[in-house]
Amino acid sequence: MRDRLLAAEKVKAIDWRDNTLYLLDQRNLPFEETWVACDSAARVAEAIRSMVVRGAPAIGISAAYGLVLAARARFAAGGDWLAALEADFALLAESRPTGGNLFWALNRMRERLDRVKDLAEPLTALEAEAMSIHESDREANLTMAQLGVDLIRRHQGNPQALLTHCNTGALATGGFGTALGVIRAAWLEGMVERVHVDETRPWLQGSRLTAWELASDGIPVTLNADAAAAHIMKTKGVTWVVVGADRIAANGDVANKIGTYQLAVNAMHHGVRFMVVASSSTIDMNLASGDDIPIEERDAAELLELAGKRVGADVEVFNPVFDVTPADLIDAIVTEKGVVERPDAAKMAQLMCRKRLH
Ligand SMILES: CSC[C@@H](O)[C@@H](O)C(=O)COP(=O)(O)O
Repeated sequence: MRDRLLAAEKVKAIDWRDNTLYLLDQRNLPFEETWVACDSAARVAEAIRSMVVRGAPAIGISAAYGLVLAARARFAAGGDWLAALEADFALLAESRPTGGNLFWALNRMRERLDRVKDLAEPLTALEAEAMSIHESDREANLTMAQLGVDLIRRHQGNPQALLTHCNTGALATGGFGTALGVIRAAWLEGMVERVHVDETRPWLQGSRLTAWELASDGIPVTLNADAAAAHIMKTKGVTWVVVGADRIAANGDVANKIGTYQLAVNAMHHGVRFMVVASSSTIDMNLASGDDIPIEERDAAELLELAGKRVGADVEVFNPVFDVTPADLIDAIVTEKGVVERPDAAKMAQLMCRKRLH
């Protein structure tokens, strides 16, 4: 299946070339395909904050390249460049708070830096580390796609209707996608009749990005308002909800795009299975439970305005952009190290001791 998945890779959102990070500007999709060139850590941090690039894995990869840009600039400036680089680590780490891949990628860059900082030329090694983070995410996507398909096949006949939330495809990752990777692979295997896509208010990752990715692949897709999800589970024969994750705690609680938690509650009520697909770089074993995951709150304008036009009344706004789904509502967490069914702390600890399967 791997070769078929590789052949199906089309969209690319992150491009590192000529010492510059090029990011496909996701704020303008699906109508305009424009790229933002980042030549400094500050520009990368701003691109993450303003959602030029989004999706936990893509944010982590971008931050790693951002650190390469920072190291180049600090090294060239001379003096105590390692001390100066700490400001860039902090700037990138502050860009978005919830996704675990950002901190994981910066930690990997720091570990590599510690090993090479005394070399006459440490920059090549840092660039190689960022490229390896990028490539390993791509590989993890392929492995997870196969494992997710196997899981669906084990549990149910075909073809089937799936429901997804937010965007977890090529735009959100370094490769084929996490949850959307599983869905795209299941389609290639002839296992999908239709994919129901939540619009994903307020930023519309579902209607603008996921619907676009699925339609470009020729996959039958139906867009729905987030509030229609329970009704769809009840009436449209949905067998699996398949979503990604921004951070997974040590007990298997999952932070993902706001609205995921209510999908899981509804899935349990309707006997629909609930699958989370995320690489091990999203799992944060330092956080005992989902209560410890910081939840990003974004600007009130995201709710009060539509396409730049004011639509909401002048009231206080609460705009958390992620929520936490408790582990006991999750049927399976699919990672590149394997699948954890009915996750709990002991199973997550066992998973993290395993090697990657690719
Ligand atoms: C492979 S992407 C997984 C998650 O990052 C995704 O589901 C999500 O919630 C993205 O949120 P976003 O705010 O668009 O960055």
